[in-house]
Amino acid sequence: MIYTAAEIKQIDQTATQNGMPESILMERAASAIVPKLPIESHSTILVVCGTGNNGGDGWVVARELAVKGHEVSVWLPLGDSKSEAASTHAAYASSLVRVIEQPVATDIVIDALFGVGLSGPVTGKARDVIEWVNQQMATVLSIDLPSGIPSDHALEFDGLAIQATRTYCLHGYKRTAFLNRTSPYYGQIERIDIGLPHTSGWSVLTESDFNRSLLERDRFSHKTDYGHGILIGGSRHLLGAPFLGGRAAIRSGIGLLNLSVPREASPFISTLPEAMYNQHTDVLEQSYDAIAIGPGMVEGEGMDTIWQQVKHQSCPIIVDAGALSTRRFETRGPLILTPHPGEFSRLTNQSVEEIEGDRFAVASEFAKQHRVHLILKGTYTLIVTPDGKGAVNTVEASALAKGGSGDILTGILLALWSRKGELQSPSEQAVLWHALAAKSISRTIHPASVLASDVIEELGRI
Ligand SMILES: NC(=O)C1=CN([C@@H]2O[C@H](COP(=O)(O)OP(=O)(O)OC[C@H]3O[C@@H](n4cnc5c(N)ncnc54)[C@H](O)[C@@H]3O)[C@@H](O)[C@H]2O)[C@H](O)CC1
Ligand SMILES: [K+]
Repeated sequence: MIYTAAEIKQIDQTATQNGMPESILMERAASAIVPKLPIESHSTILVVCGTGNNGGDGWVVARELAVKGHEVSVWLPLGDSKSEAASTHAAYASSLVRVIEQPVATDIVIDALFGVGLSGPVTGKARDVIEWVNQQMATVLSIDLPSGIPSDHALEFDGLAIQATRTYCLHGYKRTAFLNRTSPYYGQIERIDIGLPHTSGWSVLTESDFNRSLLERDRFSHKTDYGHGILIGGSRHLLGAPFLGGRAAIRSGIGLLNLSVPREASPFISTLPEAMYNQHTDVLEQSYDAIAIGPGMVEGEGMDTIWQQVKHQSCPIIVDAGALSTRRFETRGPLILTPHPGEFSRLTNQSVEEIEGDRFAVASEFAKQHRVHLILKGTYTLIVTPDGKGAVNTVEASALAKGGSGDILTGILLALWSRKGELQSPSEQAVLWHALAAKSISRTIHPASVLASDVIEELGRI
């Protein structure tokens, strides 16, 4: 459940038009947030309210805390509320709390300065307010967004925002919670339901979304029930990648695996005797349930000839690493592309900064335009379907920041896409499995020391 600022405003407006006033939404937000606040009975609290509806949420939170007996001060550094709903709440709440002119140091700061109404970098006095809050030793709890953080993208973000300890995201998460440049400001994130309908095209994947039945085997099943895939990879000087991908595919339960490797890879074949082998020059059979192409490959070395055969297959085709090219978008079956930001930059002609600053929009547009499944890798990998909708993986695993990780993901994808459409969201499951295995092995081996092969061995242990 991830929303843009425009979507939130639309949902809000529809609710208001249908008889659910903003003032009630603020009540709902506050009554859901207050019980979750990590506040001790003796904590001193400062609520910093802006002039919009985010400030209105702040006023109701301040009121509720005061009613519970906490010592609450409200600071209005930008002046009185401009919104009607917020002003109504401010009028009553100000009779219960202390409204102060000069900020004071407290144990807790509640940040209700800006929410989704912020446009562009913060201007004026609010800059000093944000700097003041960031100098405090207090626990900083932000409502909806850490003030100063834009909702949708980080393209114009100048680095000035409140550094929250925790952020309570109203209705849904905002995209910037999952961008490298802005996510650290959020601290821990928590979604707060305020009773509005959910219409988001983006979901958030956590550990609980992993389908553990992937690891089960039916007692009467046969190898053909789990799919037959081929992984085409390797080049004269990059010979390890297809073996990593192939081993990962087998560890991910594929029934039968062919590995197509260059002649120079022959000495390594004995390291993975479970696979069947082809050479790149062999004619491709028609009987695969899925094909993966690219790990360790380079342009030239027969790539075009191989692709001519691959593209006529009607099964799902996973294109990774060296095979990623705008010249290879035409396929008969589903096409799954797995670029990291550098590779995606080449596919889109956009800079890595433009991609990383606005991942959701760039990825969604691209998937729709080319009708592809896109896996845009990163700390928060995006998994996008050809309709432009998608999911973000939030299982973080720094051990994956290492050569070979992409090859493993391609192998897992091959295994799951080989299961003949039997699995829901094979790409999402593959990304989750990959991250969970890396996270799991990082508990016994330091992430810096984890080998790609260790992640593969962990696939069956999570
Ligand atoms: N559906 C929901 O989720 C609900 C969310 N609510 C809360 O309302 C805010 C959004 O409120 P809004 O009034 O639209 O805007 P803000 O409070 O975020 O701030 C607007 C305020 O900021 C000024 N401003 C804009 N850009 C800048 C800038 N670059 N520099 C300085 N100042 C700027 C602008 O002039 C306005 O005065 C949402 O986040 C939730 O917290 C509601 O409670 C209802 C339901
Ligand atoms: K805020």
